[in-house]
Amino acid sequence: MKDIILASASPRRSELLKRIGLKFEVVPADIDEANIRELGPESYTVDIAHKKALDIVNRNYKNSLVIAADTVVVKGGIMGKPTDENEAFEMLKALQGQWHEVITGVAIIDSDSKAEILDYEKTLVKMTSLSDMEIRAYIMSGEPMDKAGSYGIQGVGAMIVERIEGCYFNVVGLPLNKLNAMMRNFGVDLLMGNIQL
Ligand SMILES: Cc1cn([C@H]2C[C@H](O)[C@@H](COP(=O)(O)OP(=O)(O)OP(=O)(O)O)O2)c(=O)[nH]c1=O
Repeated sequence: MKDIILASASPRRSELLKRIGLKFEVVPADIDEANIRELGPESYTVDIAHKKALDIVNRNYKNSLVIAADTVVVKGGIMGKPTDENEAFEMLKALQGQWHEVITGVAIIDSDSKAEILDYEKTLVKMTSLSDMEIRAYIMSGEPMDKAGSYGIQGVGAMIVERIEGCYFNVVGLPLNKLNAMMRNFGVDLLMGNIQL
C-alpha cells in the first residue's frame, strides 16, 4: 500500500481529497511558477504540476504516490493568481459576462519506480456580467486574491458563475474523476478507499 502525498499548499485541494475520504500527507512543493508561458495553457499547467511533483519526489520520499496540480484560467492569455487588487480587477473585468476556460494540469509520480502519469482537465465557465462596483465589492471580500483568475467558484464566487460545461471540481483545483482514472494506472482505486488493486 503506497502512502499518498499531496504536493500542494492549496487548502481547496486538501479539502477535495478529504471529501473523497483519502488518507494523505500534505507536503507543499517549492518551485518557480514563473514558467515559460510560450507553452500552450494545457502544456503549461501539466509542466508546472510535473515540476511540483518532482520537487517532492526529489526529497527522497519512499513508498509514496505524489500528486500535484496547477490550475489556470484562460481568456486570451493565461491568468494565474493576481499579484494585487489592481490585477484582480483587470482579470474580473476581462472575464465578466463571457465564457472562459479553466485548465488544471495533474501529475502523479511513484516515488520508488519514478513512473509518472501526466494529464489535464478543461472546464468551460460562463461568468455573469459585473459592474465595476460589483467587481470591487467582490475583491474587498478577499476571496479573489489566492485564486487563478481572481475568483473562487466554491465560495462567494458561486454567485458570479452562471454556467459551467465540464468538471466542477476541476475549476476548484483538482479534477477528481480524472484523478481517480489516473490513480488506477498505479493500481489504486480511490473509490475502493486506497485499496491496492
Ligand atoms: C478558478 C479557481 C481557482 N481556485 C484556486 C485553486 C488553486 O488553489 C489556485 C490556483 O493556483 P495554483 O498555483 O494552481 O495552486 P496554489 O498556488 O493554490 O497551491 P499549490 O501551487 O501549492 O498547489 O486557484 C479556486 O480555489 N477556485 C476557483 O474557482
